[in-house]
This record gives sequence, structure tokens and C-alpha cells, in this order.
Amino acid sequence: MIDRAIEFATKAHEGQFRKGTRRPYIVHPIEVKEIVSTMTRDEEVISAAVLHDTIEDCKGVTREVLALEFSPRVAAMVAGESEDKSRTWMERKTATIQSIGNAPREVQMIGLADKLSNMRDIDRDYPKVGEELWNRFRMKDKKMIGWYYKGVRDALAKDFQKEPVFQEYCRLIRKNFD
Ligand SMILES: Nc1nc2c(ncn2[C@@H]2O[C@H](COP(=O)(O)OP(=O)(O)O)[C@@H](OP(=O)(O)OP(=O)(O)O)[C@H]2O)c(=O)[nH]1
Repeated sequence: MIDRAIEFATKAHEGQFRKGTRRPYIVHPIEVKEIVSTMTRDEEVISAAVLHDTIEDCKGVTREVLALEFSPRVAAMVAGESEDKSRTWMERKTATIQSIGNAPREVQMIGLADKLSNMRDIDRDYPKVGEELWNRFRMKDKKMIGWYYKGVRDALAKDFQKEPVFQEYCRLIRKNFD
């Protein structure tokens, strides 16, 4: 199932790049899969990690499509990672911070892996690009971007304190946002 998910996500994200770069988008879901694999061996969770941005970002991919191609549980996990893009940045990020603390463990794991992968990108790009980096994002304000990543960190702290990937996430936030 994991191989099929990689194939599906590679096709779905074809032609997409990470914001402001020529890095093929698929690099990010693959990294999220690798981070999640350090926390679980559950194939459906690992597959959902690879697929986590397909409903949000890929034309024609819906919860129903993923339920048929993979399983209703995989589809539900990916839907749990998807933001409603008709809402504003502030509304979406506030809703994520409020919901992730009480979300099912697998949705939390994929959410944490997603944010850690983004933090690794920021940690790699910030020294090269400098303050211009924040212009890549919808919310161009470093303070607000930091507010969001810290909100997710605080919501997950009680359940993930002992996970090495959570500790790495906290370290990268301190390094780049404190
Ligand atoms: N750090 C980083 N992020 C990039 C890059 N390319 C794309 N992204 C994506 O950008 C999103 C954050 O961008 P914003 O402009 O702040 O927010 P938005 O797309 O949700 O409106 C993240 O999506 P998300 O995971 O759906 O949302 P989030 O919950 O992490 O904000 C992240 O995966 C990149 O090169 N570096």
C-alpha cells in the first residue's frame, strides 16, 4: 500500500513545486512519510502521510477517491489533514491549533511530521534567503508564522514530549523563531 501511495502522490503532485523554489513538491510528502515511520509501523498511517496534501492541493483527488483507491481509514486521515481553503489563513491556522491537541493519534503524528518537514525547509532556506523567505508565504509576517508553529508545538507537547522528532521540532523552532 505504501508503494501505491508513493506512486499515486507522485502523479498527483506532478508539475508542483515547493513555494518559491524549483524543488519538486513530492519531496515533502516523502519526507513526511519518513518522519511518520519513526513513530509507527501502521501501513495505513504511513500511506496517509504520503497522501496528506493530495485532497488539499491536487485536482480531482477527493476523500471518496482515496477511500476507493486505498481505504476509508486512509481517506479519513487525509481528510483530517486538509484545511478548508475558502477560509482565511488566520481562521485555518487557529482551527488547526485548536483541533490538533484532541485529534486521533495518527492525525497528530502526520500533522507533527508535516510541520517538522516545513521547519526543516525553513531551517535550510532561512540562512540562504534571509528575511525575504517570509514573502513566500501567504502570511508574510515572521512573528505570525512563528505563532502558528509554536501553537502546534504547545498543543502536542503533552502527548509527544518523548518523541525524538518532536524534540527536533522544538529545537528548530527555538533556533529560527526565538
Ligand atoms: N516551509 C515551507 N513550506 C512550504 C514550502 N513550499 C510549500 N510549503 C507549504 O506552505 C504551507 C504554508 O504556507 P502559508 O502560505 O503560510 O499557508 P497556506 O498555504 O496554508 O495558506 C505549508 O502547507 P501546509 O502543510 O498545508 O500548512 P501548514 O499547516 O504547515 O501551514 C507548507 O507545506 C517551502 O518551501 N517551505
